[in-house]
Amino acid sequence: MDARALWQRYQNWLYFHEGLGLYLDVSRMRFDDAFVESLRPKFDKAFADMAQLEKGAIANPDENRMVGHYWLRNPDLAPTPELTQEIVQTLEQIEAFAEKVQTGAIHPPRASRFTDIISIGIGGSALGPQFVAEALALDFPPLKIHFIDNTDPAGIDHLLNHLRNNLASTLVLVISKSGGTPEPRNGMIEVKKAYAGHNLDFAQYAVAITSPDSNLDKVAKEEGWLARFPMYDWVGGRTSEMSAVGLVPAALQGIDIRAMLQGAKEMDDATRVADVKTNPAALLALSWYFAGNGKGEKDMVVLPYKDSLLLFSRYLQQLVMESLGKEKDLDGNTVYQGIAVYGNKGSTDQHAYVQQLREGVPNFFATLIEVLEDRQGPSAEIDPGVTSGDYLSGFLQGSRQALYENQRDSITVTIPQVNARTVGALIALYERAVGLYASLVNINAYHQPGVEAGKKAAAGILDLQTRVVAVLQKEKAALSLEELAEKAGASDQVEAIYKILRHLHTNQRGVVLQGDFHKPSSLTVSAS
Ligand SMILES: O=P(O)(O)OC[C@H]1O[C@H](O)[C@H](O)[C@@H](O)[C@@H]1O
Repeated sequence: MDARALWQRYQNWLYFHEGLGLYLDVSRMRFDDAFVESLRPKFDKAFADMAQLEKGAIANPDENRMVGHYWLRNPDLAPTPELTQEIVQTLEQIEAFAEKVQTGAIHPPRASRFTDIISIGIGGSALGPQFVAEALALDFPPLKIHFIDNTDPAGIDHLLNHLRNNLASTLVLVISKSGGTPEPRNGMIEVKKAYAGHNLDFAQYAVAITSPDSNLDKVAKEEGWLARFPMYDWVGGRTSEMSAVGLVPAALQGIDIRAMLQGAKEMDDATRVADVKTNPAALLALSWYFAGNGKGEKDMVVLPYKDSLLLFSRYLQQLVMESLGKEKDLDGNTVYQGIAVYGNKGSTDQHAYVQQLREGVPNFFATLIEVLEDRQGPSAEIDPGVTSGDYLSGFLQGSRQALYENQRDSITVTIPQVNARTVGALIALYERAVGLYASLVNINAYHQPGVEAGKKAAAGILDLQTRVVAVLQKEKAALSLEELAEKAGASDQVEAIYKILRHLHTNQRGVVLQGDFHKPSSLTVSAS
């Protein structure tokens, strides 16, 4: 297509949201009108499915749950007055709490203000708060946030050492919808011990964000934690940024949560329109379907040209891959659906993997995120008449063009500025696109059955460890791995036992391995 025809195609397909100043350009996805027409029946169904979901239908059949994240930014849409009231009240409680913490009305026992936050959570209970903190945190926030999003002891130590002198003024948010996920539970126990080590009463620093009556909620209640905020069963972890999960940490950091909700609401209104060409989420879903043949054959590479949006791709990774990555469709057919997402930021990645994008295996489509405002205030000139921001903008256009010339498709999302309203809008845009795409390919976007397999297997390993250690402690003589496995009633799990022992041995946990480490089967083991 020549330049003139492309310019025409750009204009034909350009979506612009006036209120948000947001543009979506899908002109560099090479679908034609016949393709769009062929998807019309699927889209009609997707729009109808979405309308039902918003009305409170059981959109997550496996878990028999409603899917209501859209109600969080427009509580009047909630299917019952009770739910509406609950959403409104929780929001008010969050704002009141954040204000009291920031003004010092709520303060730690030994300091006049809280200065820092440790946010403990994983998956949907971490990625939204992390993305939003990176995108929107003030240069000098009222409280500075830090995250524990794993059960890595060294990672926990690193953070606690860093905060050692500030622990007495550090608020702890424990975020877990289920209230039973091992990683945040471990993080909480470790942090609690650290507080005890500094003679600090953890309960006076701790806040729980979890489902009412979860294990975490019970602990928080019994121990009299500072505050508890509810998570609802009709909000999935990966769509929970606009619930207490995202709003509590954001409000504490001085982020305008009403503006974030407003931006999401405006985008929800725009993406409710039952017409592909004028609905930006539908345009995204259409483009994804085109790129990957409705089977996820191409990966989504997300490149925001703005440092503060660095974590958007990581946030989208969970939203898209946990929602769409499914073995079965809604009729029980094996379909192996999904779209792989990765990315970092431009122009940084131009000096890393963009080489492959331009010339290598064509197994992706790019999403470029453009921010029109370079910075607040004037820019210095780097070259005569040229600023750093001009370079960034030029690099974005350059990448888009170079990719297109080599038959690599791209989408460009443009926002005027990174602010609470546009970040809320971006989140809502992708939430809806995922929902629509899920309908197009007929899968349940709101469950995650595959995650359970790994969790169960891990629990089995920990159970095996307990059995093996119990056997070792009773034994006087050193045992071979085979002998130990047999005595532990796990003859078919020698490899797992070997790995457990090697880990315990390295960490001096009362287990000694001896022999030739090149030949694991020659090793003997005893309790030390
Ligand atoms: O918030 P939680 O209940 O602790 O869950 C945290 C995360 O863990 C799970 O394994 C799920 O796959 C995620 O969707 C979820 O966001």
